[in-house]
This record gives sequence, structure tokens and C-alpha cells, in this order.
Amino acid sequence: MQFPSIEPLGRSQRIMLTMLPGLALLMLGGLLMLYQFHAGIQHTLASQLAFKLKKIEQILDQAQKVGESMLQQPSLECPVIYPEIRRQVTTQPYVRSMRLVDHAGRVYCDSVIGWHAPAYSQEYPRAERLQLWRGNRLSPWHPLLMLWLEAKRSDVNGIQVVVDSDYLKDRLAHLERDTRFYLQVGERWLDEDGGMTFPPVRPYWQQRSLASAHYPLAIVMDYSMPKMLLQRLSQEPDQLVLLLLFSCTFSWGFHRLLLRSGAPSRELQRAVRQQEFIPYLQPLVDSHHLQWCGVEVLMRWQHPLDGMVLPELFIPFAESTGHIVAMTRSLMQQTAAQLGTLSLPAGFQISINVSAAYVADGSLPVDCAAFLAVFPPGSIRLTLELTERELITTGPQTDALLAQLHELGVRIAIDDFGTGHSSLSYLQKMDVDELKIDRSFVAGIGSDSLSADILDSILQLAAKLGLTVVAEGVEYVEQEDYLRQHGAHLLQGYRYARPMPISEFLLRPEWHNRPSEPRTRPRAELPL
Ligand SMILES: Nc1nc2c(ncn2[C@@H]2O[C@H](COP(=O)(O)O[C@H]3[C@@H](O)[C@H](n4cnc5c(=O)[nH]c(N)nc54)O[C@@H]3COP(=O)(O)O)[C@@H](O)[C@H]2O)c(=O)[nH]1
Repeated sequence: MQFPSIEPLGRSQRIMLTMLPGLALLMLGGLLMLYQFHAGIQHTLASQLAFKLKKIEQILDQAQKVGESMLQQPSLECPVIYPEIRRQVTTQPYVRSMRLVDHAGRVYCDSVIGWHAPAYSQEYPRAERLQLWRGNRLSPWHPLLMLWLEAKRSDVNGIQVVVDSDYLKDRLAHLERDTRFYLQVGERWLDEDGGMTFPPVRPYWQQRSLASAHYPLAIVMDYSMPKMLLQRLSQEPDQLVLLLLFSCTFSWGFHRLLLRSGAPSRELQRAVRQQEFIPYLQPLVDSHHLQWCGVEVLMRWQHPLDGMVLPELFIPFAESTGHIVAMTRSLMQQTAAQLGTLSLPAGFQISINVSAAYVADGSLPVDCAAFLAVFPPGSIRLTLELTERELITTGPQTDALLAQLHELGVRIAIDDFGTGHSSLSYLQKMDVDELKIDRSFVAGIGSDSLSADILDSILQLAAKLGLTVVAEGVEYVEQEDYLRQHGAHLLQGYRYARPMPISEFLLRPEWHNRPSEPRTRPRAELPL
């Protein structure tokens, strides 16, 4: 027969679950950070473009001013104007040369060679406002920017004001390797190094441009956003570190929140699912040979945050809310699973505490049958300790249940016998096999005559009724001697061992039928 199975959330599942919100936060934060960096970079690029355009426009403004001042001269006859043209070219910044053009389209006056200029006006015919030249006859491979100003007068068509590309490239120059700037005039491009070239097509590089409102030119930049983002990240790692820390803290907080599911009742349900209620074993010692002959299974709560929690802190609440049934069932499953594979001494007693709620629940015989089925038939003595702490309803239903249990071979013990108000009435009304003398009576041996009298009466009563007597709380050899002499069958207490995890219990030598070290009562506690 199988126990109804409990499927707790595995450790790895729990870890995954707690990591998820942290990861989600990390991703969201990462995306936000990237968005913020992206927006910051775009803003910087836009300002750089605007700044560079402004600088180039300033150069052209200056060139225009110089050209216009020439066109306003009363006579533009070359011999007359030439000295002034030369003076302007040598004194004004940026302007490398100026050339006057007549209505026939010929350069008739050149700041470099005066009025003897042959008609080398091959760049002229298009007469565009702005032209990027590869060079001129004097310096064929040195790009020049020509600004054309129309004269609107009868003696001259206009003036070409030529700007040296060195000034322009200086304005385009940029230190960062992940961006390149170009000046675009018509179909031609001037790069940061002063070369005339198209921006190369590169994977993952993008282009952005800003056209001038005053001149037919644009500043174009190409840039690698992924590289710039990476660079930004490496320059400002603090944000990433902060985000990581924040995500970890968030995950950790969520983990704690998961463990503390709020209401105590839900906390118990969660702990049952996680199998946090684990069995501890305390040996039962045969009073005749003083050998370990059984165990009492005691519940401990292995709380993930609070550590090992003792039963008195949670059992009363679990009993009052009914959770004790699922908790005890889980304890029985774990005990059966861990002890069922061992070869236990014949008649090995396994005592389990059962609360009134479990008795009333009706599932006890099924769960006990499942427990017994794990062991070889007849190999163990399963004993259910019914505590006097809670009132167990006696009557036909309880009688039928006890009969069912007895049929299965399960024994019934009255725990903490003598402390409750109904000890004797239980004996009268219920078919009981064992009495467990409360440790307060054992503690009184040799020191408290009233306790000793009650103890004697319980022992005599049990003998008369033919019940097994277990004395709990045996700590000293004097108590042991007394109980042995007065007919207690089984002894339990710190004298032999404290409750311990099953793994530890199996390592103890006494388990292999070797007697434990005798422990004598300290002098101060010996009776006078
Ligand atoms: N319904 C259930 N009740 C349970 C379960 N497991 C435990 N309990 C009850 O909780 C009470 C406290 O139990 P615990 O802290 O485990 O204490 C047990 C022993 O450690 C203690 N003991 C044993 N020997 C000595 C000793 O020599 N000196 C000394 N001071 N204490 C000793 O006694 C407790 C065993 O009690 P009992 O069950 O009455 O035999 C306690 O009332 C448990 O019943 C559970 O699974 N379900």
C-alpha cells in the first residue's frame, strides 16, 4: 500500500523560482540602462554634429564676408582690384585664394597669378554655390572648398572664394575611433584626414547627417552603436554593478519572502510540502538487558531560516489547526523510508506521537497499514502514543478505530500518563497496551515522596492490567535502578541518548547492542 504522496518543490526549482524575479529585474534594468545609454549617445552625437556644422558654417561665413567685401569695390578691373585681393587672401583667415569671373565664364583675375590668368575655369561652368574641388593646378591633390558669390553687376559675373580643406578637416577631426565625420558637398565627401572619400560601408555602422540651413552642405557621421554602447559600459561600470547587486538583493528578498509565506497556517502548509518536518529518534531501552530495543519518533522542524525548531513551539498550533495530521503523516513516511531498508532487531518498537486530530481524522489505520507494509511482516512493534494533553473523544467511533488498529498489530500507548485529568478514564474506556509514565514522576524518584507514591501506584496498576510500562525522562542511574526494581519495562531518557537525526542514530554503537556509558547523578542532586 502506498502513502498518499506529497510532492515538495525541489531545491533546484525553488532556486530557479527565486532567481527568476532577479533575472527579470536584471534584464529590465539592463534594457533600461541600454536605452538610457543609447539616448545619451544619440544626444551626444546630435550635439557633435551641430557643433561641427556650426564651426564649418563659421568658416564659410568668413569666406562669404571677404568675397562680398570684394564685390562691393567700385572697380573690379583686375589691375585695380588685384592688390586688395592679395591683401585679403594673405590677411583673412581660412581664405586661400579668390578669383573673379566675367560674364563669359572666364577667370579674369586670380589672387595667385593676377590678370594673366589663362582661362582655366574648368571647375566653373556648373556655377554651383559650393563646390568641393579635388585640388587645383598648383596643388592638384589638396582638396579645396569653393564658395561662389554672384555679383549682380554688369562688369563681373561673380567671385570664387576658395577655402583650404585643412581648416575644414580640423573642424571635422575627432578623437574617438567609433565615430567618423565627413563634410558632404553635392556628391563629394571630405573626411577627417582631408581626403576625398565616401564613408565606407561597414557592418553594424550607422549614418547620421545634419544639413546646413545656410549652405548646400551637410555634416555626415558614421558610427558603431554597439561599440559605443560597450565603450560607455566600460566607462561607467558602476551602474551595471549596482544593477547586479540590486537584482541579487531582490532575489534574496524574494527567496526570504517565499520561505515566509505570511500566515502561520500557510507557513505550516509550505513546510509540509517542503518536507521540513523531519524525524528525530530517541532510543527505548529494555530495562532487563539495558539494550536499545526501539525508538520514539520525535518531530523537529528544520526551518530554512530559523534552523532547528523544537516541537513545543509549533506542535500546539499545528494541533489546534489540524495541520498536525499532514505533518505526522509526512513524519511516518520519512521514518518508514529510512528505517524500512534496515534489518532491525526482532520486535523493534517504533513509537509515534499521535494527536487527537489524527485519531478523529479516520485516515490513521490506512497510514499505519502503509507504514507497516514497508517493513517485513511482524518485524516491528508500531506503537501510537496518544497524549493526554488533548482530550481524545472516547466512544464507539474511537473504539472501532482502536480495534482496526489492533487488528493491524498496532499498539496503543497513553503518553504523559498521570498528568492529565482523564488518565484513569482512558484506561477504563479504551483498549490500551502501554502506559508511558510522565518524566515529572521519574524526576521525583528519591527526592519527592508524593511523586514516588504516584509512580508506585501507576506501576502497580499497570502490572495488574498487564500493560507495558515505559518510563520517560530517565537521566540518572538511581532512577534507572528504581524503575528496573519496580517493574518498568522500557526506559527512555537522556541517560541513554537525546533525540537525534536518523543518520546519527544509525552510527551509534548501542544500536549494535553495546551498552552505553553509565551516568551517575551529580552529588548535589543525590537524596539526603
Ligand atoms: N503530536 C506530536 N507531538 C510530538 C511529536 N514530536 C514531539 N512531540 C511532542 O512535543 C513535546 C516535546 O517533545 P521533545 O522536545 O521532542 O521532547 C521529547 C524528549 O526530548 C524529552 N525527553 C526525553 N528524555 C528526556 C530526559 O531524560 N529529560 C528531559 N528533560 N527531557 C527528555 O521528552 C519529550 C518526549 O516526550 P513524549 O512524547 O511525551 O515521550 C512532547 O510532548 C512530545 O510528545 C510528534 O511527532 N507529534
